[in-house]
Amino acid sequence: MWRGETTSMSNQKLYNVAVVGATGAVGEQIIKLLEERDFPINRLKLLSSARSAGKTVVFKGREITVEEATPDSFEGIDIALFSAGGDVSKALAPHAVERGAICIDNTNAFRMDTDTPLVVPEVNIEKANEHKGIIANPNCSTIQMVAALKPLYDRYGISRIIVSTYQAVSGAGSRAIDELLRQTRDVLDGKEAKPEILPVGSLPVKHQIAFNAIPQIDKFQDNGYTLEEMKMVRETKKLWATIRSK
Ligand SMILES: NC(=O)C1=CN([C@@H]2O[C@H](COP(=O)(O)OP(=O)(O)OC[C@H]3O[C@@H](n4cnc5c(N)ncnc54)[C@H](OP(=O)(O)O)[C@@H]3O)[C@@H](O)[C@H]2O)C=CC1
Ligand SMILES: N[C@@H](CC(=O)OP(=O)(O)O)C(=O)O
Repeated sequence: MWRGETTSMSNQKLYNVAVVGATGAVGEQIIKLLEERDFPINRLKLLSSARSAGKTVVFKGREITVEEATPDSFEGIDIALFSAGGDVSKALAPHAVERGAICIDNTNAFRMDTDTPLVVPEVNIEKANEHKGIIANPNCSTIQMVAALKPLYDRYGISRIIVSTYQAVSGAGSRAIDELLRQTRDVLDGKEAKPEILPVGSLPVKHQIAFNAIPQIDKFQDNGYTLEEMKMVRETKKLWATIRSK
């Protein structure tokens, strides 16, 4: 399945890897981890929107220029790591698959698709082998929760899960992190803290995050739960079904 043909001096396969959303809060961490873990990379392509194209990022001491992500960006790519939001994944991952890349998607674009395995390595890594080009990972809260629950489930079984999460501002992206910093400075300087991002970019009402906790992540759904809460419910059920059917 893997297309990595190039080999290193030690005969290890090397892969052409693309990071989509490379300039974001998640993308930055992905790049850091690829470096820290010495992932066997032949060529690393860093992709963003046109806004960040031309910026440079240092990887293993070498400057890499960020490029705008387009369908042709995935020509010759073996592994594409997506974290640029669901709309970007929906628009570009099919083009990457068409060009032979395996996409690891961090967004919610394909998580509930029946054709897309939803994988947390500590829980159901074997599901990854069933991919048709895209492997999704769950919402960040779901990942942490199921990783902790799996050994308990194996040993004791679980009949019900009651969940409360307390999530960092970073979950809302780099603009939200900047807003927290800006508001914190403003509050400490005795100025008004202007909220522009949280709880959800697309909603008109915004709340201050500095020195505050906002009891809402993402939009409320018709059933009264927020999308974040429903993601945890649905994704956990999908994952758990794979464990039960083992
Ligand atoms: N599964 C998980 O555990 C988690 C997944 N996520 C997912 O990752 C996504 C990114 O999160 P985060 O890094 O915090 O967000 P940020 O807002 O910090 O970063 C967004 C990134 O996406 C890029 N981007 C935006 N629009 C486009 C476009 N049209 N084409 C290509 N690239 C684009 C941005 O590039 P530019 O600099 O040009 O704007 C930037 O690199 C989230 O939307 C979410 O789907 C997030 C948290 C946890
Ligand atoms: N839970 C995160 C973000 C996240 O994980 O989003 P997604 O489900 O799109 O990966 C937040 O604080 O907003």
